Amino acid sequence: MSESVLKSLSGPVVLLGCGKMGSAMLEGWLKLGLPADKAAVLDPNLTAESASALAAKGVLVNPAHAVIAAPSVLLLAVKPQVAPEALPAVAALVKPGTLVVSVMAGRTMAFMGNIFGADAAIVRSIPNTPAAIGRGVSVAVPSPGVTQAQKDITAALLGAIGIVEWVDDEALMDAATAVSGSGPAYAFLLAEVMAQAGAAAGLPADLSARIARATVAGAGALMDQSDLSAATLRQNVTSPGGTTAAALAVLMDEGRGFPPLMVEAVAAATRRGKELAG
Ligand SMILES: NC(=O)C1=CN([C@@H]2O[C@H](COP(=O)(O)OP(=O)(O)OC[C@H]3O[C@@H](n4cnc5c(N)ncnc54)[C@H](O)[C@@H]3O)[C@@H](O)[C@H]2O)C=CC1
Ligand SMILES: O=C(O)[C@@H]1CCC=N1
Repeated sequence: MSESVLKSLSGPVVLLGCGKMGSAMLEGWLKLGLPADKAAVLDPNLTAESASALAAKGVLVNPAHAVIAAPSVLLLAVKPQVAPEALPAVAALVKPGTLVVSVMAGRTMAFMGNIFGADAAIVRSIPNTPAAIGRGVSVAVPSPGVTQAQKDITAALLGAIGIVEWVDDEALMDAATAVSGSGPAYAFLLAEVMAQAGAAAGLPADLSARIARATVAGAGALMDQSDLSAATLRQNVTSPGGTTAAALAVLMDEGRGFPPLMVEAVAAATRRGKELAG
């Protein structure tokens, strides 16, 4: 279904901003069967190397706007901070029937509606970087003008890089961004601080970094393949009176452990999302 949706688009998919997130998505779309000549990238800062690699695949690189008139999709993957100048510059590309999909943190439907028109079909979404290996998580909310066919197109584009969760309430997006959008950083930080703690406990630093990284990756893979809850998987590691219980007494401390710390961290990210709304 996703494959046929991407193959049968009437106009191009125009990607505004081909950085970490945009390039991961583009790769996923091409893999899933979006014809390369139906993909166009607008990014003034592409290196000559990445521009020629994209062109070699058949992707349109910084084409004149006349070449990409009436796109099926305009996907916004620039930083929220550059949106006030970058989005108006492409507003004329949005025609009746063009779906605008944003992956920008913070930027609201109202902000985009001011630029593309109050009736524009807009999906506000937030993916995450495991998209680069097809294991992304995206949360998405449609504007009232989005048709079922456009929801299917969005599901195909975001589904090409992982799983998609739809929500009806845009107010949930900043908290979703704080959990799944930013969340991979929390898991990577866990590997970093475990490595540092192992070194502090006497392990050679390189050995500690290797086993910490592999442990976080292995735990994620186990959670992925298991039907058990995260809590049960944790309990399965924890022998009564054993080493894990000693560590978890610190990490799960209700005053200074992970639970209150993560509530504080997610609240900070959620607040920052609201600030970026502009
Ligand atoms: N990196 C992440 O983990 C996630 C990022 N996002 C969102 O994705 C968006 C992009 O983030 P990244 O890919 O991390 O940033 P990035 O800095 O890697 O990519 C941004 C791209 O936009 C390009 N750009 C700058 N000005 C432009 C303009 N006027 N027109 C066209 N392109 C322009 C830059 O050259 C760059 O390639 C942001 O809005 C961010 O909130 C969303 C979820 C996760
Ligand atoms: O840090 C950020 O603002 C972006 C959005 C979610 C992940 N990276």
